Amino acid sequence: MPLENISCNKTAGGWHKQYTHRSEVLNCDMRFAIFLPPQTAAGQKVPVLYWLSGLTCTDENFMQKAGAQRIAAELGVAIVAPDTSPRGEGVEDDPAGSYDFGLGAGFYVNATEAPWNRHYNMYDYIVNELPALVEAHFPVSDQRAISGHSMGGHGALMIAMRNPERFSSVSAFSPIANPMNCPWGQKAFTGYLGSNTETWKQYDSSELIRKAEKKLPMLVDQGTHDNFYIEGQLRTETLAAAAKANNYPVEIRMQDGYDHSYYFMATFIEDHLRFHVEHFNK
Ligand SMILES: N[C@@H](CCC(=O)N[C@@H](CSC=O)C(=O)NCC(=O)O)C(=O)O
Repeated sequence: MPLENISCNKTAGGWHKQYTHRSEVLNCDMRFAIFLPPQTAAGQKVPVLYWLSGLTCTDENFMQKAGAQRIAAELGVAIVAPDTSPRGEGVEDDPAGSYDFGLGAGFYVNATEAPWNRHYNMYDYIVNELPALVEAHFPVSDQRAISGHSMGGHGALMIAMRNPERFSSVSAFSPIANPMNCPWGQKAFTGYLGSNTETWKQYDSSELIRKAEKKLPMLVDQGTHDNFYIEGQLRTETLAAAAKANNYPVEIRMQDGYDHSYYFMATFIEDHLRFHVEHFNK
């Protein structure tokens, strides 16, 4: 499948690049960003961290704000940041124009409800189509880790737990940890999946962690002054209790005074990268 390069910037000794391509599963053109560390210049194949962003984001938020490139360059890790929904002409958006449904809010599910099921198949895109594309076109190994923020933290945890053979570790910042039981998740799941809540469970990390058999190394950072956490959108405690019930060894770090922003993530992204590197090659 052809890729079109649309930007290239040298940074931290490596390269930040953006590409567009036709997505078969999303039925539209998509853009993603990749950071290639300096080790790839000498032909070395490096492991990849897939980063899933949150509501309203594109491939750019993480790459421009998290400050991950310097440490990824030191560690020899590529980072891939996809968009957060299908986009473009003919792709439906929420008629009400809200920020938490439709464009920029794909919730990493495969929609079953019309009209969303024409394009909103972000689960298949992240699990299958994007890694196949990345591994065919870039000097990367088949070692993968996954991380994300908020809606993307939900996506990372859920996708890793459903595909433990594809990832060596998973981490998240401020994940929507129990989407079935929060306003953001209920709105998205009703719209994309319909009203039968049984079908929602396959996309809910607190449900999945309670039943998981293969247990991946998992790290979660949550700020105590995060307005969305305080309002009940994230439900970190539900994830913690479900993990405990299944002896799932997740490390959940409550970070005093931090909020939901990229200032928080920029503070701890180094820990996450080092955590993932520890688990590659095991
Ligand atoms: N009302 C806000 C909500 C959008 C927002 O806060 N988005 C977060 C992710 S929230 C959960 O998925 C985000 O990452 N924003 C981008 C950024 O660069 O900070 C709004 O519409 O702005």
